[in-house]
Amino acid sequence: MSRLLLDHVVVNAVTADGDVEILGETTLELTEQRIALIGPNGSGKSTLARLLNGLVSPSSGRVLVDDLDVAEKGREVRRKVGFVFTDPSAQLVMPTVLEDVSLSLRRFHRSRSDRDAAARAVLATYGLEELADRSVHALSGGQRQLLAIAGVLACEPDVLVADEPTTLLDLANSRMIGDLLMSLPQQVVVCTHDLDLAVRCERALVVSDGRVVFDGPAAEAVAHYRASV
Ligand SMILES: Nc1ncnc2c1ncn2[C@@H]1O[C@H](COP(=O)(O)OP(=O)(O)OP(=O)(O)O)[C@@H](O)[C@H]1O
Repeated sequence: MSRLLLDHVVVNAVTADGDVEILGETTLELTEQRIALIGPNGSGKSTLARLLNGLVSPSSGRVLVDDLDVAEKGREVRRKVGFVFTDPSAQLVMPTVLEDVSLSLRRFHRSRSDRDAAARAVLATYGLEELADRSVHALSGGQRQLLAIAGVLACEPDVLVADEPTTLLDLANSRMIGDLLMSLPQQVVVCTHDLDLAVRCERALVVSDGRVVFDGPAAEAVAHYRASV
């Protein structure tokens, strides 16, 4: 597994009211395979997750992924750490399913036919091969989220960070995406309000008001969070 390190990280945001601290000083080492970030809306979970691949920069402190400083080696880090957004529309940019995965693979294959062949193999891995020529706009929510995850995994990251990947999905699709995340060989960090998903992780961090207020085995963290509401 990768070693994800937050070393005395603080995140401030500039607002109309001046600088606001959205993540208080946090030092953490994440090495488990499945890690959940849970807590109330606006507590700072996405901010913490986004630090891990440079989508958010620390105002002070350092974020290291396998000893690579995200501030200095952002490109390398982003190859190691894939990021999945809550709303797959944020990352599905090509007209068809095949073209979308093929686009993700452009740095691995120069020729279009090689890329398309590799993209078909990726689609087959995730049971999406029959949708290859379908418009990305004509997919169900579950299929769209699965495709967004497949597009990120196609680039073979070591770590997958997923920000509320099941929030827009019904029960069956939440379960399908949850089962996928829990079965991946990669390290997975997932922000979620889905406590059934969180409890399946090895470790969970409860974030509240810009602080990690509990960090431990997922079942204990979920119990801590439930008790706090
Ligand atoms: N760029 C920014 N500028 C100002 N405030 C921000 C910025 N980014 C985040 N915030 C604020 O920081 C706080 C934490 O936001 P964050 O998105 O990390 O929370 P979250 O725990 O992921 O919430 P949710 O569960 O609702 O997605 C919120 O109050 C949010 O409004």
